[in-house]
Amino acid sequence: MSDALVVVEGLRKLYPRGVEALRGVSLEAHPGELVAIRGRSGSGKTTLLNLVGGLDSPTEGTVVVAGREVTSLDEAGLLDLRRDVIGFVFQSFGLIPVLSASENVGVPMRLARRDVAEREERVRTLLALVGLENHVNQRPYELSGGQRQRVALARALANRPQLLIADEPTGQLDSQTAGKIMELIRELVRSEGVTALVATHDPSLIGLADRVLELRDGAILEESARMG
Ligand SMILES: Nc1ncnc2c1ncn2[C@@H]1O[C@H](COP(=O)(O)OP(=O)(O)OP(=O)(O)O)[C@@H](O)[C@H]1O
Repeated sequence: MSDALVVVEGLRKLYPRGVEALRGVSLEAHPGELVAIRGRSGSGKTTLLNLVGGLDSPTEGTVVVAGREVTSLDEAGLLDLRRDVIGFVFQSFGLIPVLSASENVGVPMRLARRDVAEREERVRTLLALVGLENHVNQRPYELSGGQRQRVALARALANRPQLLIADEPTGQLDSQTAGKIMELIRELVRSEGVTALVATHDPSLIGLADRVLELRDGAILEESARMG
């Protein structure tokens, strides 16, 4: 058996009106690996990440994450998977506007019914890890874009997921801020021992990734060598 954390086999996705967004994609990601997925707009990156994370279902093919066959889980199984196994980060941050930074980070732990002391400790640790120890009580609108994405990263890691899925995490950031967020992702993948799949156009992450997969028109085009 493979020791891969993520095993994707023969994934096809047909959207209505005949758009074939993925045309038989297979890939593996191993524990602790940072895998960048690049490809121009419309190449299928978001579709692929949504299928791996159980946010959508494929037309054909299978996805296994941490030994769970995502593509055959029912709604309850998908909820457990998204709460316990996978952390998500999106381009648009997705923070809850009325909650402070620390409350946003605490949400997944509330959903997982972690006790208050454990939750508060983990929130403090994570906000320090992303460099926001002095911003814990600020709401999203009082934070910069880069700071918002730091909160989103801390939230994604709250329940110690085995897999981090990030879809264009720097898409709304200027290039300097983007570079810092990418370095932070690299550090967090190391310090938290998480596996990450990151869709990006950003050259700064491509250089930091262990592996780079290129999607073109719904198929994986090339896999560049591990960068060490
Ligand atoms: N819900 C949908 N219904 C129909 N077609 C869709 C839908 N979502 C995506 N597509 C199409 O599927 C293809 C792949 O889209 P996808 O969003 O996965 O690409 P992407 O590489 O993430 O693009 P971007 O970098 O612009 O986010 C595109 O041709 C897109 O127009």
